[in-house]
Amino acid sequence: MKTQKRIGILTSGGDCPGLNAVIRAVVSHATLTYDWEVIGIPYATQGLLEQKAIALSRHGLDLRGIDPLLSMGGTILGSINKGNTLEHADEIIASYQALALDALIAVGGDGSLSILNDLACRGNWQLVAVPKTIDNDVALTERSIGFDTAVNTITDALNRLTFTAASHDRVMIVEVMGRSTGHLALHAGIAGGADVILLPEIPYSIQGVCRTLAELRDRWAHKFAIVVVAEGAKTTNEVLSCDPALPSLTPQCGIGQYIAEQISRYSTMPIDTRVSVLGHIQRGGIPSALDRLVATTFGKAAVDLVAQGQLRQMVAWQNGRVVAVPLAEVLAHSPLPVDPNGYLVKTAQALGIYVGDVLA
Ligand SMILES: Nc1ncnc2c1ncn2[C@@H]1O[C@H](COP(=O)(O)OP(=O)(O)O)[C@@H](O)[C@H]1O
Ligand SMILES: O=P(O)(O)OC[C@H]1O[C@](O)(COP(=O)(O)O)[C@@H](O)[C@@H]1O
Ligand SMILES: [Mg+2]
Repeated sequence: MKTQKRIGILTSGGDCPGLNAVIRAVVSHATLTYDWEVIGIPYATQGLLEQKAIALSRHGLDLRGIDPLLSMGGTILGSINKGNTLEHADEIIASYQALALDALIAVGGDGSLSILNDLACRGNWQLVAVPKTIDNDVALTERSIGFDTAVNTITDALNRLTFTAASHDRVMIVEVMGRSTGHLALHAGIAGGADVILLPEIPYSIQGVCRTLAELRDRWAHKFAIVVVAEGAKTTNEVLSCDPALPSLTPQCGIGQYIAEQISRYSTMPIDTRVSVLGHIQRGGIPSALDRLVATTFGKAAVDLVAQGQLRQMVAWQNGRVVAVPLAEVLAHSPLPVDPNGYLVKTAQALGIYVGDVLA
């Protein structure tokens, strides 16, 4: 039996490819299967605060029947990853009632979901979460929307850089995102054939990096190399990765530039380095087939959780299936680090890739 509901959907935190595919799935399933009304809240908690609502319909964005949402990057609802949410918590909590919501589906990463979970607990909202982030650092789910596309984007960049590196016998240092975790660097580094992968979870030494580069050259006549460095990578002696005294560094200290300076300083042979910072290119592009698939199944499952009246659950990908996990448990274990003794690290090491100084 159908029960009329009015549900909200918002996207929060850093954008990523696949967000629009979730919106499409939620609107389709909620309207076609359950006959509910779906409203989009623009700019996450900011839109809630301002009590903004956009009516969403299954074919609302179509042009002559062409549905752009499945393949469109970014989010049509807009997103924020900063703000003064805490100052306005009471007003935001009250907005849920004011907008006459029966449930809210929040697509976000660990930061946003933690903020929204607090608001939901205080306001007794029916909140269902969908994990998204190119960083893949949300716990209890093997996949978050956007990660696969970002890994593909980085891998493509590594392929391109490999041939120019080989042509000039250069060491290419490629700085990638990931905040405090190295999932992006590790996955793309392995897939893109990196020689060195530096992660926040496994401290590196510049001696280890230089030793690897020397061995490539001396043992294998491999005169070029690809070094992938996660933005949060750390050294073994736990000093800050970026040395602000170095003149060429920006105040934020690009870790890629820092590694290049360190290689020049400590390598026993002359090495020509170039640095590429992939930046927000990693968040752009059309979603991969896998991200569209995950987004679509997550959107459908989130609507079903609302129908079942489940409170504060997150949809998750586990063993090839979509399951529901308690949001509080997810947040207690997020951000999820790379396992330094996990199979991906061991695979990289087995192939001779330097991944930092892992303690046995
Ligand atoms: N809706 C929001 N309102 C205010 N601040 C936010 C919001 N979403 C995220 N943030 C903040 O932005 C920063 C980045 O959060 P992050 O972990 O990247 O979010 P997410 O993982 O959801 O993308 C954190 O400091 C977090 O508290
Ligand atoms: O958009 P901004 O503020 O530059 O954020 C950059 C950060 O967002 C990310 O791209 C994605 O992180 P979230 O998914 O947690 O938002 C990080 O990898 C990066 O450190
Ligand atoms: Mg995050």
